[in-house]
Amino acid sequence: MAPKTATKMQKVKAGLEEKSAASRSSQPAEESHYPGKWFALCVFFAGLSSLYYWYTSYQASASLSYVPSESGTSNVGEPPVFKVVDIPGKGKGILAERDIKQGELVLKEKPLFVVPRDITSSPAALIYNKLQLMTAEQRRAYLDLSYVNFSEDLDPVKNPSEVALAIFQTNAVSAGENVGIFPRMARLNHGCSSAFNVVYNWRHYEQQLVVHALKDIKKGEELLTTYTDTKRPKAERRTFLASRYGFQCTCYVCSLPPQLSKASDSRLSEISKLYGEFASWSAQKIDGNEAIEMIRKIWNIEDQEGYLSERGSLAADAVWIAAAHSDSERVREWGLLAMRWFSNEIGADTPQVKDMERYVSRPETHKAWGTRSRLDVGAPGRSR
Ligand SMILES: C[S@@+](CC[C@H](N)C(=O)[O-])C[C@H]1O[C@@H](n2cnc3c(N)ncnc32)[C@H](O)[C@@H]1O
Repeated sequence: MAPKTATKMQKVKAGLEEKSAASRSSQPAEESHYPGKWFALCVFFAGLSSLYYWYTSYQASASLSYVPSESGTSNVGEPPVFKVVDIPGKGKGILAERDIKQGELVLKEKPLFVVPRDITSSPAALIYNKLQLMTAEQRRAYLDLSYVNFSEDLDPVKNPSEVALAIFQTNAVSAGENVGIFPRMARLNHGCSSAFNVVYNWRHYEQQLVVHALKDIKKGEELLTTYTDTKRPKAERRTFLASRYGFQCTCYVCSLPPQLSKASDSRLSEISKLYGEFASWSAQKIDGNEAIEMIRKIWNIEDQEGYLSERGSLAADAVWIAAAHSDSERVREWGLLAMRWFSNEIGADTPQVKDMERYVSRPETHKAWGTRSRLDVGAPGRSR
């Protein structure tokens, strides 16, 4: 479903052979989705009979649903944050059980299993091995997940290995160097651009996934994440979602009337274009002021669009530029903004927030400090 993506600035930083202190949030891009080519190479694994047995016994005991996946509780004693329900036209989905505040932690989940992203051997064999190691309840949780793109010519009951692969392909998400299955978050459906309201992020240091509310969510609203880079135009997004995830997206943004939809598309392509131009700061084709101005423009267009993801990273990029030009005041201002948005999207207890805190109090500790000529760069503009 959704992995990490390198923004232009990351590439900029990579180009400078420096590692950014500001790692990305979980904003997805399909390149890092579980690679479809694995499936093309997939070899049917040995021991089909035992998986067949698991699958048929699961079918026979379907009433034994995986209880922990049905509701979410933030802290012991608090009301549940969400519930899993059937949603017409979408299979299952997740609804808020109470009002959720922007930046609130909605879910923490350890993977049922992970497999390396770049494996060269058959993923089918790996999945088979993982399933073998699971408890009956874990297997049920896995086999209960939805799947798409399953050949109509195949009977799922007679082809459990195909089912297991289709489940993996439909539900696996990025977990650092790996891709993994998280049965609770796997119930999150997709929304584009301003329609998604939660984001997930793999925490390497905790070896688990966290899901945060990107905006305030009302009780009864559906929690939606995004499966792809939704800064692409509507037609492109919908083609991708239909072929990869087997559905026609009818989210709020995809359902806008033609004129508003066109306006949304042009905002999104302007954002992508600005990200591209902004990257030329690394090659010194634009100066720090121009680069910061692009960040401010991106920010403002995102405000108009209602696109609130990746803002911690964007502000952290501005911190980088301000530090490179030795502008301590702007490091502080952008740093505070980065702290706020990293906290919303990935949590206040993350290394990214701690790094920003340090730059705010001691700008000269930034690794880019003084690497460009001294310049007063722009301050953050209007912000939400
Ligand atoms: C990771 S699963 C999400 C949970 C799934 N709905 C379920 O029942 O378990 C991905 C699948 O959910 C469905 N889905 C996700 N977002 C959707 C949307 N916006 N509209 C319709 N179907 C959607 C598609 O079938 C997709 O392949």
